[in-house]
Amino acid sequence: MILTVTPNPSLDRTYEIPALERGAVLRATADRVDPGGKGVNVSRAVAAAGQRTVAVLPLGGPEGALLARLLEELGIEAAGVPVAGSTRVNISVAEPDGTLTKLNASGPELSDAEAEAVLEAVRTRVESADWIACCGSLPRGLAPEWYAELVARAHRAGARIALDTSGPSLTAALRERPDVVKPNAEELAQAVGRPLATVGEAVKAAEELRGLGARAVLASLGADGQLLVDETGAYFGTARVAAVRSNVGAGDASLAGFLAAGGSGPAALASAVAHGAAAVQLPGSAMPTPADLDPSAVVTTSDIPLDRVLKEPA
Ligand SMILES: O=P(O)(O)OC[C@@]1(O)O[C@H](CO)[C@@H](O)[C@@H]1O
Repeated sequence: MILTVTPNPSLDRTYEIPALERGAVLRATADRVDPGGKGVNVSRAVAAAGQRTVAVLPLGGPEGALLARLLEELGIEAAGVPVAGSTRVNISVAEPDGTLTKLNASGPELSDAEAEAVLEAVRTRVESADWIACCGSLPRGLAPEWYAELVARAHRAGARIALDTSGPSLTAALRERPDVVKPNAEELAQAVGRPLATVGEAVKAAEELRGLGARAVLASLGADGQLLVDETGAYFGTARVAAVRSNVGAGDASLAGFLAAGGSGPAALASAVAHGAAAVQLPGSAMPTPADLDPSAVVTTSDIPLDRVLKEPA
């Protein structure tokens, strides 16, 4: 079972508009709502891959109730922790040329008791979890060390941890030796405090995160591919993508693919790349099903193109 923890989940509303114009009243041509937050998306993708998952998340207000209902409709088991504040709503504005503007709310402030209740919801399920995926930003009220505490407690209980966060909460958690961390290029650059222009520089940065405590680093480099750096070496994966529709949640789909395929080694990297490539070709934050995957479009290699200049430097 893959347990996900999303301390700041969201309802993701996507509006499609002909063109974004500041200061105007814009009419949407279509809109949709998806259950969101990075760990929630990992659970959606793991469930779509046919594996068991439980999503631990604080839920509050009418938005929290709707999020719980949407997860139930998808058949995803949610361990909701009731909180006083309302679950946030994040807005995406999608234009026909593929440009996507995202507005993320800060979400409710959690009290100490609520933050502890989330940790307790994890503790009671840790034994049946093959992996615990801890994902996304921390809501107000949680100290940057909250993920570090979660990693430490889960390790004491014998679980393996995948962590997808950034900034001070990533830095603090590295000390507790998470089994895999999943930064994107920007987060990787931020973590090492310098820009990344080539694949080789990204490999160096990932090695540095290993030096700081991460056992493995799965880094998504956007259109440039994905990197896995672990104790056996470095691997690089790319996939052919016909047309990008929405990259919201693509990193979450990748992490789900990685964990669903065992969570280590080049075969898991190939699964991560296949899931990420499928996700960017789907609308909004839709998660790929096995029918959407095209493993034949994926190439992985340990012969890393170190000098390749990143299309999206970070
Ligand atoms: O504000 P955070 O926690 O960093 O990110 C939240 C979020 O942007 O991440 C997901 C996509 O990865 C969305 O479902 C959600 O809206």
